[in-house]
Amino acid sequence: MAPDLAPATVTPSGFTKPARFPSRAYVTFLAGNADYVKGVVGLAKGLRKAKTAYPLVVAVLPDVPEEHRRILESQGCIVREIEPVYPPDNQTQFAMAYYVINYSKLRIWEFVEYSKMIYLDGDIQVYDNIDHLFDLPDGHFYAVMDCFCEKTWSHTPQYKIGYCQQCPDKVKWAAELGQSPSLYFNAGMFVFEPSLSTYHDLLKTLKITPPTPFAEQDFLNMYFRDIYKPIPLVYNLVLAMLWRHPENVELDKVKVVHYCAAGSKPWRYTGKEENMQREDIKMLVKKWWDIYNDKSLDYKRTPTTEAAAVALPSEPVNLQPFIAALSEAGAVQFVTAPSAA
Ligand SMILES: O=c1ccn([C@@H]2O[C@H](COP(=O)(O)OP(=O)(O)O[C@H]3O[C@H](CO)[C@H](O)[C@H](O)[C@H]3O)[C@@H](O)[C@H]2O)c(=O)[nH]1
Ligand SMILES: O[C@H]1[C@H](O)[C@@H](O)[C@H](O)[C@@H](O)[C@H]1O
Ligand SMILES: [Mn+2]
Repeated sequence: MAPDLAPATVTPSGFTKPARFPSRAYVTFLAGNADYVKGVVGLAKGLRKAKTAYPLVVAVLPDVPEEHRRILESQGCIVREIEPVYPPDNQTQFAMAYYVINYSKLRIWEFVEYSKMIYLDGDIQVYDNIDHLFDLPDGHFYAVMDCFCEKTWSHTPQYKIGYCQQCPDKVKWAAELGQSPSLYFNAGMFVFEPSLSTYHDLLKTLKITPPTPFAEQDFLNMYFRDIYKPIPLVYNLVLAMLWRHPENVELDKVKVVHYCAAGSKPWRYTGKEENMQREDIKMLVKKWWDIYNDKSLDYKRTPTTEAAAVALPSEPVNLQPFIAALSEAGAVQFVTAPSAA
């Protein structure tokens, strides 16, 4: 599939977009100096294995060490620093502490160099090409419906009565609890359109919105309620689906796996937590490691990317997938400059 092309412009963030730049990209989020960088490296390699035509942008908070940024660049990622976003007036105690940093994810709406992006958590792996999701009609917010059955949901009325949108007929929504809740997505994966007006409105709205346990996930669900369109769960398999709703899962068709269940992050996996000795979990953890350890999936500077680097020495973007797609389509030919040595 050929990437869409855009004319040369200077974006509001001062980033020069060359003519015929692909205006689509994947984006993930990285905070802190711990081991989530491994997740992002794994994701970059997984996307490469799935032969995506688009780059992976990593939105990093200032606390991500220089060394981790270099690792990501050496894996072909585009590293973009973002400022943290905090919930209003130190009300952080009302959100689950672990999730508070995720409000910073809202900054990705500012990446208007791209007309469409697919957000993926760092604890996600892509096992099959999903580039076709960029072709979904504009004007909607696409994501996969969440499951309410894990203990993380125990603060909600849904959990208390045993209601889950994955099997809405098993335990019916109780009328005395009011209107049944809107469809709710997991915010570890979504398709969206960066836009400065949306970005400013998101931040303005956040200022007057009290924080809630699932932080930006609750907020995004509220904000995009009217334009949310569910997509099949093969695009974000929340692992708990395997034991909560096995009848809804066809594991061999799954394209994107989200290692969000307690104890399932492959780079921290010990097998001790509940459900972590299941054969399907062990298989999925191994599958993640196989990609992470596969040296053939490391980013390589090919003659074409080398030529692009020579032609655009200060260009901070990864042009490789774009050039590859254009070369494949016969649209351009890059010739490696002879070595000066
Ligand atoms: O120390 C950290 C913690 C988180 N992250 C980034 O933040 C993402 C979200 O954290 P988790 O994946 O650990 O969280 P969960 O998948 O359990 O959380 C889910 O709920 C969250 C609510 O805030 C978010 O919406 C998140 O995207 C969604 O998948 C990570 O993937 C990673 O990209 C880091 O970089 N460093
Ligand atoms: O974002 C959260 C998180 O990923 C939890 O681990 C999961 O149990 C929830 O369903 C989800 O909403
Ligand atoms: Mn996650």
